[in-house]
Amino acid sequence: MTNQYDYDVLYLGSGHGTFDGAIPLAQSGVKVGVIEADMIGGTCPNYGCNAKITLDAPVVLMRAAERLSGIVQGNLNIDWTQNEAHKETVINGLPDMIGGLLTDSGIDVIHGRGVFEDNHTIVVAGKSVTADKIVISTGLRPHRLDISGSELAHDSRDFMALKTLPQKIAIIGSGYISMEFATIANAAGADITVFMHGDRALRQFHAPYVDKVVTDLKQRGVTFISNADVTAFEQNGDQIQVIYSDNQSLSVDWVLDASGRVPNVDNIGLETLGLTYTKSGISVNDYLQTNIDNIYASGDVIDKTQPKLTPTAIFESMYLFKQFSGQTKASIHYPVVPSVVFTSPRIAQAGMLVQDAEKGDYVVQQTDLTKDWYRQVDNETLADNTLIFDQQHNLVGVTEVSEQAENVINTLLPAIEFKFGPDEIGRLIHLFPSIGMATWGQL
Ligand SMILES: Cc1cc2nc3c(=O)[nH]c(=O)nc-3n(C[C@H](O)[C@H](O)[C@H](O)COP(=O)(O)OP(=O)(O)OC[C@H]3O[C@@H](n4cnc5c(N)ncnc54)[C@H](O)[C@@H]3O)c2cc1C
Ligand SMILES: NC(=O)c1ccc[n+]([C@@H]2O[C@H](COP(=O)([O-])OP(=O)(O)OC[C@H]3O[C@@H](n4cnc5c(N)ncnc54)[C@H](O)[C@@H]3O)[C@@H](O)[C@H]2O)c1
Repeated sequence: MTNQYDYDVLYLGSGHGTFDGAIPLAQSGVKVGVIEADMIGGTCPNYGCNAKITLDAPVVLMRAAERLSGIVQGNLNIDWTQNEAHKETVINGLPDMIGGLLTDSGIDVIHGRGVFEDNHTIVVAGKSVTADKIVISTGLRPHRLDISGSELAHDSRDFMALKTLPQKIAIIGSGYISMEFATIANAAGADITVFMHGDRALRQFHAPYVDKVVTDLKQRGVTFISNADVTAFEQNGDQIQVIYSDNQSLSVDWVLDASGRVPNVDNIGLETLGLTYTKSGISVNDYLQTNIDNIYASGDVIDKTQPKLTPTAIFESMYLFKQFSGQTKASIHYPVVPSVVFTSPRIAQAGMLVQDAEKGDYVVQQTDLTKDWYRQVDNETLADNTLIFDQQHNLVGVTEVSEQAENVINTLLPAIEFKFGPDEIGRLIHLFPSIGMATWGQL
């Protein structure tokens, strides 16, 4: 590259959209800098996936014990304070660990909020830092409802830092964060009310499976209010009044605003550069290049059709590593990107969606998995999947609701991505007994 600049490649943000690719890029001899305003590693390790799944672990255990009740005896309870403390033990070392991987690879980590001065310069902590290429990987931040009293509501990061669990919680929105946190907080004993913007939760997922999860949560005491137009939050002593739809109100101890996440594109100098973005994020071409030739984007901040998830961000940062280190000149070619919502049971999917398959020439195979002997081992009572095959009987899509849905989708991914036919399927031997064998047997 060039000696004209401080760095060959400078990343704005240090999440998965950056570090998975920045580390091998630096190891290949490229001079790399990373600017981070908050915690090294970004959302996923610190206040996203890793934190959430740690808080969820006791819920999975409780559900398993519940299904085997009578065999496993005694009532289990979640001690929230211990659960939160355990989460801290598991994740607190991650920023140092990731920071160590960056610096050990020769990367300069610069702390502070970066703002573009020109297309080769970012100002951070009062200093100008220059680079040949810059990658914007600033991720998303919580959307905040623009209503009176919005400052009384909290976000997912606040929820995962709670030392004691409030008794009565209102959750606004019914997407990923709402449904996962409603599951966890309900299992830990809180009284949850979900205010739905419309009449459907988890619109990205197969509606009949979402209905099963919502029905189950209702039976466990979660209240869902559909078509709720939340208009204000008001402090009333130590309670908060949620005002919604024609002046109805609900008094709660704590409010989680889970009304979505928006791209971090504001006040970082993009307008000065004339860099193009929409309300969904930064516009890029098939090389993840913005309309300014030497500036790229990676991760959640991109305006894209692929799900804004950690594995997508990792794939993009690895693609940029290969492009910048000269290993590829090709455009990005995304594989099948699976997704899962960690409710209990989970809902997971990959490839073609059922509603699209029903409009085309596909074979849609629905299975009540509770009849499968392997699922009866731990008394699964809520387990279904739908496999979608093309006319050559190649698997093109799958969705499942069950306690093991994420493992089923992981098992089936190679068959979808690499278009396995009967020969390839017959060549693979899975461990027995295991979910891999039970799943493969469905093909
Ligand atoms: C509660 C929650 C749970 C989640 N669970 C899952 C899950 O189970 N599975 C999954 O796949 N995905 C999950 N996600 C999504 C996942 O966290 C993101 O897809 C992933 O973190 C995206 O990585 P990124 O690098 O694009 O963005 P981020 O990880 O958000 O990193 C962006 C970084 O940029 C920094 N930054 C922003 N602006 C500036 C600036 N001007 N200067 C310097 N630094 C800046 C930020 O501080 C941040 O550290 C979850 C998200 C949340 C919020
Ligand atoms: N398991 C996972 O992979 C996982 C878990 C959590 C978060 N995430 C990531 O984080 C992102 C954000 O999650 P999220 O749950 O905040 O967003 P989301 O887009 O999944 O859900 C937002 C919810 O807010 C509602 N809403 C929108 N505007 C509203 C308004 N004005 N008033 C009331 N409700 C409103 C929507 O109808 C929707 O139900 C996800 O898209 C995903 O990329 C992933």
